[in-house]
Amino acid sequence: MKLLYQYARKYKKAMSIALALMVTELIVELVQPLVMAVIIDEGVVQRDMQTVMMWGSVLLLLTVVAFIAGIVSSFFAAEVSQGVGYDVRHNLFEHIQSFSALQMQRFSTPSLITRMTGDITQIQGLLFMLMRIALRAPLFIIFGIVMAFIIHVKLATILVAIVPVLLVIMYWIMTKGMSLFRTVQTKLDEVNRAIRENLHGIRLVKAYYRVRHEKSRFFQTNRSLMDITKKSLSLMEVTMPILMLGMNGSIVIILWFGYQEIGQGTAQPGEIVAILNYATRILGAFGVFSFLIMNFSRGTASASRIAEVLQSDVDEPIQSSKPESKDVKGKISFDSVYFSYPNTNANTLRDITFTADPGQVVGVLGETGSGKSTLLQLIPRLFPVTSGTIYIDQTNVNDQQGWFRDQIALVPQELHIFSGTIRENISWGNEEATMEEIIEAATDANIHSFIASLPDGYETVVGQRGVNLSGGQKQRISIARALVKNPRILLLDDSTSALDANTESRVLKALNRRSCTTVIVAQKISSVVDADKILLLQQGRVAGAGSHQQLLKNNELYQQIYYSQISEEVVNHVSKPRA
Ligand SMILES: Nc1ncnc2c1ncn2[C@@H]1O[C@H](COP(=O)(O)OP(=O)(O)OP(=O)(O)O)[C@@H](O)[C@H]1O
Repeated sequence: MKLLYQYARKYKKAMSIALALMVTELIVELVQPLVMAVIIDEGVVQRDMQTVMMWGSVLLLLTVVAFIAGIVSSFFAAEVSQGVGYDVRHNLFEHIQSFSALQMQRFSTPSLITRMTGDITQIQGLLFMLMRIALRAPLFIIFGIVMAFIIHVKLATILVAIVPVLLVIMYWIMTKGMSLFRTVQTKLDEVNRAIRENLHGIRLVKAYYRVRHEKSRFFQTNRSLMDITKKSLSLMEVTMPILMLGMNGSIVIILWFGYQEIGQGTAQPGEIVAILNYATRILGAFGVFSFLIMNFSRGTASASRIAEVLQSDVDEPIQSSKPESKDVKGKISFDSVYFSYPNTNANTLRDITFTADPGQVVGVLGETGSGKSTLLQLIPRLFPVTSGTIYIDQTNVNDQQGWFRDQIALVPQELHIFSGTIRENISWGNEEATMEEIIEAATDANIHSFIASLPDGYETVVGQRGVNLSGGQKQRISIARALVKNPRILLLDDSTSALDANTESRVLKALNRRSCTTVIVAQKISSVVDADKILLLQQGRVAGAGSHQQLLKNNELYQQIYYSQISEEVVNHVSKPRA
């Protein structure tokens, strides 16, 4: 609720108009039964047509006033709720951009998507409802009772007796509903995750003939969402019959007492009609409560899920203007770096110390899971180190401002191709790049001739996630995207794994000419054989460092890897049928 208040404050004027008009509607609604009583008692009963006509016109006028007030109030309420939704979505998006990789891991992607879409829609609905009916219903109950007392104290007392009972029931339903609807939103996250994973891996699902398995996995998640939603809705459904029972009971009692009062001459028929009118409308207001509770529970659950994201710490606040770039030379130094992922006990990286001088090429080799990608991701501080220090030139990366990433280009293992043209995909790395620079980067990444051979060349549209590109083409476009940035530090995470030996060697040679500091994570020794330095990782530790020749001479582990890869290549070569 605090979140809603914070955001709605900006729309104070529109909110005040919406609320003032809502109060106008309320006043009209409260006065209407009173006017009806006058028409009946002084007009119909007394057979005074003039009074009927006069008060009838007043009633009509009041109805028109309420109608117009209702429309205009809805207009302003919509302006506030849509405006708040827009602002919250905007701020959430901006906040998430400042998240570290660790925070992204904490809130899963599907959950963030649900919070930015479904949850925001919920709070928009809640806000609209708060301005239109949430206040009106309780206010009508309070003032309706006051008006009933003004008309007839004894009959109004009967009406009042039932209200506390109904309020207690409402409170119980509300607290129960809150926790149920919170669970509904969590289940919705799970359904989103299941859909996302399935759609991402749809080719794999089909290739493995796992459609049935996936169907049953989705069925279970979907089913549990349905079950919990049904449970929360059924809680709401019991509300209405309880209300009807209570209020209709009180109406019968009012009628019975009203009949006696008329007999004794202490009440007029119009007064009984007015009291019944208030009773029915109060019943209506309670009826709205069940709808309010449902939306309130959902809305507040959504608001707290949004607040959870907005209140979480950001890794680096986004600067409003691009910070001035410093000239980075490109020296990278690791000084006794330890790193562990959250919720894991063991260190993924242990006591890593090495230096890459500006312009040097450093290869990182090691068995799968030895920590190569992790090491690479620590350089642009995607994850903060657990202990030790990483320096870029002489500055600790923890003290670097956002601009230092401007000088680093990372090609991650999991490639990302945006929907758009090939030119847009490459120039994403540097919006100011000229066409010549784009072509130069594509040439160095050994993808220019392929692009040029396409009918639309650089304007060829690539499908979502690059579906119409091969793995090797995606890798080379990603390398071109990194090169167009003209970085001082280039980080390649297994980025040439899908290339054949000749293409890979051409790409690596072109990278060498660029004279930026390059760290290449690779599986094959052939990818890093010309590197100035090779780091050999084993279970998160440096098990050897030096040039290819030095390691081949002195390092047993390196020799084992080298000879196993050489023999694999020989076997592959020998077993290849001659053309
Ligand atoms: N986001 C993460 N959260 C928790 N643990 C992780 C995460 N990413 C990697 N790990 C763990 O850290 C260890 C090192 O992973 P990393 O990806 O750095 O290895 P790698 O040497 O690059 O492997 P590969 O050659 O298979 O890509 C692995 O045991 C992995 O399970």
